[in-house]
Amino acid sequence: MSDIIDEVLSSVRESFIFKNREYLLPDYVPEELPHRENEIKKLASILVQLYRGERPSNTFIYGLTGTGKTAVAKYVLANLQKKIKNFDYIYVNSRQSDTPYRILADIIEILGNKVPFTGLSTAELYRRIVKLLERTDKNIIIVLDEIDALVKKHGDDILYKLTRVNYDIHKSKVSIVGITNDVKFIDGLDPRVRSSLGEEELVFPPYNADQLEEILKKRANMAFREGVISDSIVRLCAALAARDHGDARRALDLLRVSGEIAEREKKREVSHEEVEKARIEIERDRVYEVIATLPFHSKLVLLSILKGLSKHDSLTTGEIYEIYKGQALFTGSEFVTQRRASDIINELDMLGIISAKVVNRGRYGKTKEVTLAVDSNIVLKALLESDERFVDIWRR
Ligand SMILES: Nc1ncnc2c1ncn2[C@@H]1O[C@H](COP(=O)(O)OP(=O)(O)OP(=O)(O)O)[C@@H](O)[C@H]1O
Repeated sequence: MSDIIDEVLSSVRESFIFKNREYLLPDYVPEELPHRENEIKKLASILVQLYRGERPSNTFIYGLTGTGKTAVAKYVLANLQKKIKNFDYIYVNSRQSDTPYRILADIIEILGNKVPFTGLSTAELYRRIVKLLERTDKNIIIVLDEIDALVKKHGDDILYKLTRVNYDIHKSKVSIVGITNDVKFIDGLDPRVRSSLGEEELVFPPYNADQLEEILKKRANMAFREGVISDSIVRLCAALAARDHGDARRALDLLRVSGEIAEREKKREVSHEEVEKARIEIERDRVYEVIATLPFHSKLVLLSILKGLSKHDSLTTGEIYEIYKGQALFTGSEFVTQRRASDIINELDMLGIISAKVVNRGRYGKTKEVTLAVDSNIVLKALLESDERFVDIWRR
């Protein structure tokens, strides 16, 4: 057994591929952010009010995934802090630190105090924040990344409180930088929260293939050994990532996973073959993640589609609904209306998990023909592993 471990270890220890893989990980903040100069300038010119000891405007940053929103926010704050000492900032990823309690506790910590892990009311935490803010001369910037995840789970009460905290202290000191890739989310906010959070708004456009190529080249030079990655591989990864929308995270993931595959297979360079394998591996992970986090009834509709397709080449929405109702009755849960099931089918189509084509059936009118758009094994794995109720439903 230990031979296997030694072998795996040695492939990493004596890697022919990576010089420093960390430069390709998503949380690494590079020293340069090409093609984000305008965004850096805009955010820095909002936050530079800190130099005068004044509270900068609250700022909303939005744009599609992988457009550099987090990287720019961290870059600007870290670099400003090297030059201006009179402020503190706290970065909260709302998906990880996802309860209002945790966020308020983190803010208390940056203000120099500690609170127990649980046990206090959020009103008490808020009181403590106000007290600590009264005592400090510094301005505080709170970066709330993936702010939509927080609001979807807990409502916008915490945002309301945080945007109002300045009214409860003598001198305004708190600014919020909210980041989201869900543009629709902003429209759903309480208008008072929206107007105070969005005193300034920054929109990040996606990168194009040429821009991605330049970004990748810089990171690849730092991460890979010489001769491992050719220009054509960098171009391929950039082009693949630009196909959907210019997502730098996806481009970097492609490069990293291609390198990991080459390392596992003891190759000395990355070829098109590894990039293709990486693309499939990443897509598989994405599909798995999307399915595993669907709500229960969307999963049940998907399972019904999977069951139906084990007997037929395609299914109509009516057929899916009948199978779905049977499954729901079996689980003893209520079932959603046919209209809602239709919406779920459209959502699954938009997520790229199924394909629903409208067909005309003469006097029976129009219906949709549904087939799977991804590997059925991944769908089943994600359903069964994410909710054990599906194990019984599938066996039935
Ligand atoms: N201009 C750039 N130069 C170098 N690396 C970049 C650039 N833009 C983004 N990246 C890298 O791409 C990855 C994703 O960027 P980032 O996390 O900032 O995107 P985001 O817009 O916040 O995405 P999401 O909305 O999904 O959180 C990170 O590894 C980041 O370092």
